[in-house]
Amino acid sequence: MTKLSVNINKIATLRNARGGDMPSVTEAAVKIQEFGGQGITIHPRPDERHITRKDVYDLKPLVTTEFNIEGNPHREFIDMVLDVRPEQVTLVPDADDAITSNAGWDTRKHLDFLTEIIAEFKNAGIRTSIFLDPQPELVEYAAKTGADRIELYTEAYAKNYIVDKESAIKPYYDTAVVAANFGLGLNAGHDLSLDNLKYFADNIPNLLEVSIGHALVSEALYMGLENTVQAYLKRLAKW
Ligand SMILES: CC(=O)[C@@H](O)[C@H](O)COP(=O)(O)O
Ligand SMILES: NCC(=O)COP(=O)(O)O
Repeated sequence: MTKLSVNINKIATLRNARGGDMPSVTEAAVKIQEFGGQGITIHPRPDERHITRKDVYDLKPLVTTEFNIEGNPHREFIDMVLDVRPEQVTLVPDADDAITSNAGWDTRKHLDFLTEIIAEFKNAGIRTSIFLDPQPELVEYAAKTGADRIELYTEAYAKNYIVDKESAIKPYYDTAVVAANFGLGLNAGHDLSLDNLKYFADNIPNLLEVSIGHALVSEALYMGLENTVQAYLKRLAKW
């Protein structure tokens, strides 16, 4: 079964536009879980453009499914995650000023750095995942870091899906097979949507979790949050 973890960054983006608490990030997280969401993902960025440090702490007791915190492992981020102890941390090598995440790790180049940080999280009992482009040759080094999982960065899939879905998925399938051979769990995310999710989930073996935010929150404007979460769950259902 592939779990749906809903990324609520964009709820915070909307809230921050007025500085109050509407829409409430915590209420959204509670509702999403009531509607069937199997996890909550957040990606607190250093400039707090959406999720704030306070949100991270406010959400912790309310996430009863699986709490996944994504981010670039600067010292401040590491210490916060060690303090909050979510079920999973996803390491993303994004520049502070990047508009959104735009690349996976070069696991060969950053092997020592990642190995050290992953050991810290593992010692605290936090599952670790490394954001990765669909490049099978990087998987071996991801495994060497001691990470539990990789998260496939799916922006290229989403872009190419509308042109040629078979060639769009090929590098992801190849990377997924290598990950399984190295005993790594598999997550995926970025620009997944109601349009492109089913084909991805149907064709990628051993997909444990997808984290979806931008499209899901946008679609919820038209369909409502409950209907949208349900629609995503249907895309992931195997029957
Ligand atoms: C790692 C990843 O692909 C997502 O977390 C993405 O970074 C979302 O972040 P934004 O909502 O800031 O675009
Ligand atoms: N890890 C990917 C994620 O959490 C959500 O990405 P997106 O759906 O907002 O592009």
